[in-house]
Amino acid sequence: MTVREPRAGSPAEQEQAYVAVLYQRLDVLRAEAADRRAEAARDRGGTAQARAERDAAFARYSARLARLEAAENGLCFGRMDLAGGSRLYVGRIGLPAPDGEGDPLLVDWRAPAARPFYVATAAAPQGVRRRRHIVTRGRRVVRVDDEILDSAAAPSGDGLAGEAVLLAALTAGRTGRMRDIVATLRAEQDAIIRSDHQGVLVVQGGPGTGKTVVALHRAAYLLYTRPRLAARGVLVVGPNSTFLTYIGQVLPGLGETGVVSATVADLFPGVVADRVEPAAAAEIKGRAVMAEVLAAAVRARQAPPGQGVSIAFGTEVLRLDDDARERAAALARASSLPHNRARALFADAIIGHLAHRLAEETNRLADRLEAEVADILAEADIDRAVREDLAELGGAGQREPEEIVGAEDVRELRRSLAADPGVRAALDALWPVLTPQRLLDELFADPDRLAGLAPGLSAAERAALVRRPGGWTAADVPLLDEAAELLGADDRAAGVRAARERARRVAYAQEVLDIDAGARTGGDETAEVLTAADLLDAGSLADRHEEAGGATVAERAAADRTWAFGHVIVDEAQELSEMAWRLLMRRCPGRSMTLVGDVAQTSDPAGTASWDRVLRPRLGDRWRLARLSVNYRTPAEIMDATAGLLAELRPEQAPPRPVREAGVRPWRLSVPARELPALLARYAAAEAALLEGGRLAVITSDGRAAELAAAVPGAAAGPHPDLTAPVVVLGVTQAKGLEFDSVLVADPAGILAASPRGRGDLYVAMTRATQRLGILHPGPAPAVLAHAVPELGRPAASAADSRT
Ligand SMILES: Nc1ncnc2c1ncn2[C@@H]1O[C@H](COP(=O)(O)OP(=O)(O)OP(=O)(O)O)[C@@H](O)[C@H]1O
Repeated sequence: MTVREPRAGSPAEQEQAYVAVLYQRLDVLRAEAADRRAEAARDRGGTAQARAERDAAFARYSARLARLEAAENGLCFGRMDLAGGSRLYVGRIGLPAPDGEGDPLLVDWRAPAARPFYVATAAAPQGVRRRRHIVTRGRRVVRVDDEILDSAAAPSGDGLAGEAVLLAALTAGRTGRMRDIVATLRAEQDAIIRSDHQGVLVVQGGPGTGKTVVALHRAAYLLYTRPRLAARGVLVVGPNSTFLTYIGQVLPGLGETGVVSATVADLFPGVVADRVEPAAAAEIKGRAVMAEVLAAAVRARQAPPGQGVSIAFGTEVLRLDDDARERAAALARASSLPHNRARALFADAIIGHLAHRLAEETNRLADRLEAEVADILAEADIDRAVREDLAELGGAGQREPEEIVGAEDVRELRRSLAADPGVRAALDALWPVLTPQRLLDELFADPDRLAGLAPGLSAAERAALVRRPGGWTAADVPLLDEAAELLGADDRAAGVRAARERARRVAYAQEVLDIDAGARTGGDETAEVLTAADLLDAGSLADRHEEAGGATVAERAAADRTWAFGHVIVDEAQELSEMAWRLLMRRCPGRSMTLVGDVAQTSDPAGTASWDRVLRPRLGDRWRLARLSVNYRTPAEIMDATAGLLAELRPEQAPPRPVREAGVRPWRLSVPARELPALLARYAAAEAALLEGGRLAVITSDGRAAELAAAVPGAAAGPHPDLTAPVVVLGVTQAKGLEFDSVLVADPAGILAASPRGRGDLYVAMTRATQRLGILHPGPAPAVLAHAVPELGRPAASAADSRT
């Protein structure tokens, strides 16, 4: 695309000169950061401390460079002319003056000084006389847009209204990737982003009100203003992987990398939740009662009656009575340690009991022997000297029974018992070391066990949970996490894992050294070139990487189930089940969270229709609710078409106010059921042709997505669809949080029927469009659409007929 030169002497041309200075400064800073990073890479530092400092410097300059690179597009987007006569330029990052003194060349959008750019109004100008939006393409200024906030200031600019930059952003063709909005943030959004609330902040807003984009900008703001947060990282939780791909560019684009993006299903390291299960089973697994079921399942594995009554010890068989078993279990439970860690207490108590029992028996035996010997001696006339010898060996009346098997003997007995395979097997049966996976597999595979442990569920509900082991579903992940908490770490397993992990790191380090040596010597082993391999062996390289925190915060956090994040952002938070909430609260013990969602869009049967219901039990009233009320995505015509649906869903909720009209009315068309695929292909082609490079989505029920995708030639589809493709076919669950220039909803009745929350799903599907919406319904229209959306005149009419 060619870029028109601004008019000579125009405000755009004046700004071009300043913007060029900013880019020069950016280039200088980048070159400096690159030099320092290269210097750190070259430095071979001798002591461990020097190496650690070198690695830290390398990481610091890499991060700085990434930040400076990310600022390339739209480096500067605003200017404020202040009442005192000074000016402040606002941009994606701050650029200090070259001498380090005086006013900065550019103020970071997150700095307090930049705030008036977003919130100043004519009524409350906050010391700003003029706000100038500077629109750039590449490094060229293509337009400026002025708003005069102080009537004393002379009008200026190229005549565009103050909202023009926002409207241009809103109507621009979609790309399949979410963009940042630093240049056009609105005051109500800015207030949420900069909220100084330290605890849980809930952002409720209808479709398209900017909840997602605001949450992401809040993450960037918090990382900027609370540098310590970066050390713990920020977790962004989204509803599915398609959504995470869609938003994946926003934070890196703002120069922020200390962020882990994940679905709840990704949050149990080592488990890939790709098993599919009926929605009914997932809903049951999401209920809070499952925490009780799991606690009962763990308890049932602790010294169950009937286990370990007879314990093989060498050639003997020891009997363990119920009382001793119960006492040991009570002692272990009273510690409140998780199951696997409490096992040591239980085992110790059992072994102690057995050792004492053995000692007592030995002593009793010795007593008996002694008595028998005494009787014999009394009866027989044995020589006095023999009697004295016997007495020395422990004769009658000389010692207490304990002295025969003394304290040291008991200790030795305990050691023998603890090492004995028979005793160990009995302890394993009595109090097994359990993994979360084993606990769940054994629970769900056994209807009788389930019946005993989940009396609160109906027989039908329990039957829905029964399944064979083999893979995990998304709804299993919070249960695995809950089980992991109840069980505690199994140190032995952790030790094996750590050893395996170190072996992996060493193997990798060896590969690095081999490649390095090969690269430097060109494969010539005799070449006189010093390589890293000459200085380090693979083991120390692996350790050094670990020591220096070679992994980023995000990598370490993602690999550690028990990582406590500094802040957690949850998008589409209304979809989370009770069990998922429990998992997330554990990930954020500091309870610094931003939760965004819309309780009218809930589609997951395990999700919630009330923030209060979810949060009060966990936080009391220690959470704050903020609302977003303006719809930036969906034009007025489409919002009108969804009014009936919203009224049925949430009668008390006012629809978000659209900022614009698209000039195109949504349409619907009744089609014969059998012809839906063919007609859909035809209408999709017609819509795509109208978009001139924009994006079209066909949205249908999850169950029909594959079938209808096959009918639309060239459409992206499947579990990880390419959202940048011109046409994509999605199940409604996948479409959550996304947006497209045009949307075709196929088979709305199917969406309504597929789930108890079908109306919420249809509302989601219809509100994904930024410009155009068409609906193809087999047979008559669902009642909620019949009057709300006008029907196209002719079944095979061109989509272009829908223009008003
Ligand atoms: N201030 C703004 N400037 C420019 N674009 C904006 C602004 N606010 C929101 N938008 C745009 O509006 C669209 C909707 O935003 P977003 O997806 O964050 O809404 P949402 O509330 O999460 O929607 P939903 O709940 O329907 O998924 C996005 O394209 C976003 O970039």
